[in-house]
Order: sequence, then structure tokens, then C-alpha cells
Amino acid sequence: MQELPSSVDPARFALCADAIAEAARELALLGWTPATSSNFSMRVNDELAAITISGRDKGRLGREDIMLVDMAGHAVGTHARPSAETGLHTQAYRRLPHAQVVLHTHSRTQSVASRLFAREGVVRLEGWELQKAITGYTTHESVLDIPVFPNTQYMPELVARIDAWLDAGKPLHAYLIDGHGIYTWGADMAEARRHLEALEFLLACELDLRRFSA
Ligand SMILES: CSCCC(=O)C(=O)COP(=O)(O)O
Ligand SMILES: [Zn+2]
Repeated sequence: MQELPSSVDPARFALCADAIAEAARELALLGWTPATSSNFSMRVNDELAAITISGRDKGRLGREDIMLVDMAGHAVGTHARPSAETGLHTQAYRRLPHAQVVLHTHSRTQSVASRLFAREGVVRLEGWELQKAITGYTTHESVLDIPVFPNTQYMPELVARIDAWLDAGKPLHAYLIDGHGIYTWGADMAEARRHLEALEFLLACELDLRRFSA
């Protein structure tokens, strides 16, 4: 049972929880959240985020499957266990002030691409019109690098790798985790969804290019 701190308007929490549940249902229908995988969150205010409870079927979420965490990833107002990957969500909110929504999925395309490009450490997207679906990209002539980080069950290790990428001043709109899936975000749900859909399409194109040019 989620108790709301006085700093959270119940209507705001309901809006966040409903938006997460609706997006998750639609992404599950695409087959991008197999076997309870994936997790989703939305910034509630400067201190708190709404996030999926760990282990829930992402195709069947209701408000009771969403909980609050602080920006250190600690549960707030509930004994429920937040997503095992909460640290990646709260890192995005701490490091990327424009990020209001974080989406993580495990589609087959994302998973295969993460394995195939792990050795290079990056998927370089260049020459695709759909790069313009990523905010700030205005031409297919741009270069969009999606890093691939090694998978680990120890979130602080992954957080450190992502921090290092950001600290080097490299643009970051999404990342893959080897053998795992993708993370991306946006200034609202629509932008985060657009980024996720565009990247799914672009990764599939890159996989096809590799397959046909082998
Ligand atoms: C069965 S999926 C393995 C964990 C994972 O990668 C994931 O995305 C879901 O974890 P959560 O704790 O958020 O349910
Ligand atoms: Zn995952």
C-alpha cells in the first residue's frame, strides 16, 4: 500500500502511475517486455519518482504496481521493493535534468543488438532519416552514438560506467546493456516513447545491414 508524503499531490501520483501503466501495456503488446522484464518510471517532483514495483507483469500494471522512490533509490511510503534497476532510473533523474520519464525494455532486437555491438562498445547511427526522432537531431547527416555497457547485477558498477560517459562530455540519449536491453528517456512520456520506438527501428535496420552485408 503506497502512502503519499505530504509533498505529493495524490492527483500527480495517479497521473504518473496511470501514464506508466498505459505505456507499459502498449509496450508489452509489442512484445518488448517479455516474462516480467523491463521497468518504467516518471519524475513526480524534484525529490521523488514513481517507478514499477520489481517483478510485476508489465503488461498488466495498475496503480497498485507503481511506487515512490527518492533520488537515492530508496522506497518512500511503502514496504514494496522497487525495480532491481531503480539505480539507473534515479541516476538519469539526477544527471539529466530534462528527463521526466525513463523507459527500459527488453525487445528481441534490443537484446540481439546489445550482444552484436558489445565488442565495439557502441552502436554508431549515421545516415538514417529516423535519427531526427531523437530530440536535438535535425539531419540524417548527424552521428548518434548509443553506448553498450557490460551487464552486471551490481547496479553501482553500471551507474559508474554511465557517469564516466557523461563526465567525458559525450551526448547520451540512450544506452544498451549487453545481453539485456535498452534504456532511454524524455522530457515527457511522448518524447520517451518516440525515442524508444525510433531506436528499436534503427537497431533493427543496423542488424539487417550486418546480416545482408555478411
Ligand atoms: C525477469 S527480467 C530480469 C530483471 C530485468 O532485467 C528487468 O528489467 C525487470 O526487473 P524489475 O526488478 O524491474 O522487475
Ligand atoms: Zn532489465
